Amino acid sequence: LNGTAVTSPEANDLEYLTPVTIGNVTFHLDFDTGSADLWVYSDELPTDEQTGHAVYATTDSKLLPGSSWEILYGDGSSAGGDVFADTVVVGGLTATMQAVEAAATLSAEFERDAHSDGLLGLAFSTLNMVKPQKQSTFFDNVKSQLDLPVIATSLKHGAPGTYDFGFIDENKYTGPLTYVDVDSSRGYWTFTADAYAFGDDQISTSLTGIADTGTTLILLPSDTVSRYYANVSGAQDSPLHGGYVFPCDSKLTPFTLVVAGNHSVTVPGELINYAPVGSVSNLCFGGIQAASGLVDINIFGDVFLKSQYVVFDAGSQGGPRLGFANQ
Ligand SMILES: O=C(NNC1=NCCC1)c1ccc(Br)cc1
Repeated sequence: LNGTAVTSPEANDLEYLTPVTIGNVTFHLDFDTGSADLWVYSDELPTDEQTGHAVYATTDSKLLPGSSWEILYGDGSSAGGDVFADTVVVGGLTATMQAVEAAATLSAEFERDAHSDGLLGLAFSTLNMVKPQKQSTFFDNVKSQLDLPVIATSLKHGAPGTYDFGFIDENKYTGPLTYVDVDSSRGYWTFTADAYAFGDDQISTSLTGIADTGTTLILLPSDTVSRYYANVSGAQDSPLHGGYVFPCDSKLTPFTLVVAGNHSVTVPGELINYAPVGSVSNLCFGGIQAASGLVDINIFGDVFLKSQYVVFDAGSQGGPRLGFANQ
């Protein structure tokens, strides 16, 4: 049995939300290949923080005694609470004894997010933050039902896309799928590009990073980022806006990763114009920004992933790998 779930972008493609049914309640969760916990808003939160969200009724649920969780994300946001076992359905696929982490506390970033009802982690289960015993991700729990141990993402700019579980949909991409090995030792979908290019300017330095659906932008080392925006007239690193901004009518340089020897994975310049900074200025915020101090690796987030049909392959032919094809 395989499954497909439709995922829909919030404003400015800030995040993509996917319906998940837990028990008999449907939550809209942020699927995150950069973490490995499934957590939801719950009745253990202060009432005002529950407002406007689907809420997990812990009083009707099966507690995992003595278990708790606490997670810190790369953007500094955090959440924590206790743990239950429940039936979780995504795209027609069912995990009967899924660890559902009920949020009892949320950081301000989540309190500000009016739409997401929680996260569903799709990184490797070694990253799960439940104590005293790590729990398995939804993907690990349904893997044995799937034809292939794969998740394939089709995230789009300003339009609904899909998460395919267990199969690769040839109708969703053009040209070949190019695969690159993944190093899962830190629990992320980490891969290395042999080189990269800004437009025609090839830079033969390797770039290692993670494929992360839970991060909005592409986050690179600060000197690399300043080198990119040197090509964009009128671009400046603005403390006021928290990163590089430029005139919205700028023609942005494409960003290309060279993987598997000689295959180019290109993000068109248009996708690197992330969003206007406000309603009056004609300044736009860049889709490539510097990684913060908290993060010691490059992050290929949604701005990157939107240009590709991406196969997160947990080992259909040996080790974990990522497949990229144009969409
Ligand atoms: O937290 C991470 N990705 N997911 C999410 N971000 C914000 C909410 C969800 C993340 C993971 C690894 C590294 Br390295 C940096 C960041």
